[in-house]
Amino acid sequence: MEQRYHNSAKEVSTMTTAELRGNFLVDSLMKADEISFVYSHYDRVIVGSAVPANGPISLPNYPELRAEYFLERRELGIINIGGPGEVVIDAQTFAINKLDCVFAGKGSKEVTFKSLDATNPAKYYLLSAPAHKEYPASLMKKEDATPVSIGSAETSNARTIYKYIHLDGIRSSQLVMGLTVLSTGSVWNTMPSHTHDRRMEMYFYFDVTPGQVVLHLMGEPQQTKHLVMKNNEAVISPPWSIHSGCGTANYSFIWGMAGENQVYSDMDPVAIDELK
Ligand SMILES: O=C[C@H](O)[C@@H](O)CC(=O)C(=O)O
Ligand SMILES: [Zn+2]
Repeated sequence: MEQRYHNSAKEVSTMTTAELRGNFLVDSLMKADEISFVYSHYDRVIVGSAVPANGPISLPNYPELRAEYFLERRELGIINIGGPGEVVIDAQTFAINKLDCVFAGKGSKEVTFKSLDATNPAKYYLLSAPAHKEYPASLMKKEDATPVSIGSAETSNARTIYKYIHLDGIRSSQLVMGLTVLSTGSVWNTMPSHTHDRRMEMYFYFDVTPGQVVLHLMGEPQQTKHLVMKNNEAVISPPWSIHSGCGTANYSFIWGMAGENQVYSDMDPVAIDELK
């Protein structure tokens, strides 16, 4: 499993484009018939994907974990961005359509990913964090993820936030996970920006129209950098970093966090005109 170590805010402030991308961009996801992961040392969050096109894929174990099995001391959030599928966690089968979420808690020994239609395979985005407590496996449909509309067309940031794994949804030890869908004509996410030094965050951009990109902003609020991101790419956001983006057209993204607390609203906002 590829490892990504920490970088200090000072180090990041002088990084070249290639250095920023090498440390923070994850562009290896959503390959057909593959499961793959990148291990970030920010809060030891692991990001990955599984695309079972021509047959089921099971969650492997990795030597980097020094565990009996992947979820011996971890939990896993799963969101499907592709065709209809099934996730089997030990003896339980969950039918999971596009933008539904399944959670596999600490202690889940076998997790298998399936597609119902090889011509339109399920595409599973995976996010895992260390866990201290066993929470039951469960499914949340997109419709039950309490959609909240925020932003406005006037500021090009009208969007809908769906929360799946959080204090008032699927319970977990550490993971907080959901997704945001930008309305047609809206391009800005997470503006005003914020930080939450208590938690790292991972953003995964999807449903980006071919030929379009998202300029993702990161760094300390007065020392920002950008990465140009394509469809199905993820970016690691250190706890001290903002995470905002502006697309050349509308798009969606999955956000996920782990760290000191699970309070979604625990953010330190940055006034727009104080960004540098
Ligand atoms: O800490 C929370 C996250 O950054 C996101 O949920 C923000 C987001 O989806 C948005 O404003 O569009
Ligand atoms: Zn955030």
